[in-house]
Amino acid sequence: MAGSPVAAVVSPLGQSVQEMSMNGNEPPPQYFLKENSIHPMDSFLPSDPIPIIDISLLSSSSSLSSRGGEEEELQKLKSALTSWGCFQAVGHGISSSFLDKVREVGKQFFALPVEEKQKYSRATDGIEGYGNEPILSENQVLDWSYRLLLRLQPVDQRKLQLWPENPNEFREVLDEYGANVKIIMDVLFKAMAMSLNLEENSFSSQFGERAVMQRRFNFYLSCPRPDLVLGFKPHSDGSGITVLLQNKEVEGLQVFKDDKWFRVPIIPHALVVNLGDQMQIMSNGIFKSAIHRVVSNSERMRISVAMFNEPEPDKESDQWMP
Ligand SMILES: O=C(O)CCC(=O)C(=O)O
Ligand SMILES: [Fe+2]
Repeated sequence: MAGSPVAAVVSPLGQSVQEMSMNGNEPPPQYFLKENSIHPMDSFLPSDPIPIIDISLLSSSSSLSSRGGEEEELQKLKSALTSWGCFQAVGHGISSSFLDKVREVGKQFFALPVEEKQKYSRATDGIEGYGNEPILSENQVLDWSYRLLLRLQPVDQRKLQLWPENPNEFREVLDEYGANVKIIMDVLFKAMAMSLNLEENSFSSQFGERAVMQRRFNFYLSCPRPDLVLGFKPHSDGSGITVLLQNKEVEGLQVFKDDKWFRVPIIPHALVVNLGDQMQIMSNGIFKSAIHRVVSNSERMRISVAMFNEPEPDKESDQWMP
């Protein structure tokens, strides 16, 4: 994504998304998909499903020579990342009850009165905090959603004034979740390198001592026109990888492949892993970053939590040369 925000719009068109959603108001045209876009309802369940990878099999492979049964899982990982750019991760070691807790604190935060949430609002020129998407151009098609983006690492760069204190477990739960996801990311970076027959730290070493980790809560409200309005427009993540906790009941995420949009089915205890642009570059384009979008839903709200990791901003990456 290029450019800097031209305006922070809480209520660009008189009413906020939250008000329009609650009142069942027709969204204004600024939210309508461009005419040449693929219709939100034009999506498929892939006949060859989005791969499911067991992380516990990958983490046992600590060196190239000790590979055994995990070889198959490494090949599955490579194939997932070269074709889809994403997969569903199981065997990740985080309990289902803790994943529910992460979803729950997000839900509780969003249920707070608007004035309370606005205490954590994103500044006009910032990216962290609570609000709608940053507006980068006048013609931007708007997303029917709110976000809360927070930087977790490096720890000394945390803007704690933007971290909700209500519900009171929010910070603690998200800290613990961040630590758990970091472990998964470390395992994945090693496995990705090994799947390409590279030294296991080839990718992780390029992120630097002060690698960045951010998390984003996405809050998608019910929308009376899911046929015209998206919750999150098509994009690829700028991250190395993204670990995404989906809603347990409300589907919405779709991935673009072979000129079609495919639905990402809900597997309640799984985490969706999307390859981001940074890893596409570092793998010389062998791994593909996933282009994805989120459709809206006319009846139900959906919440997701994405964790992104990025190289330390000033670190130069050595692209791997085959
Ligand atoms: O809500 C989702 O399922 C996807 C969110 C997403 O793509 C993002 O936060 O970058
Ligand atoms: Fe994304």
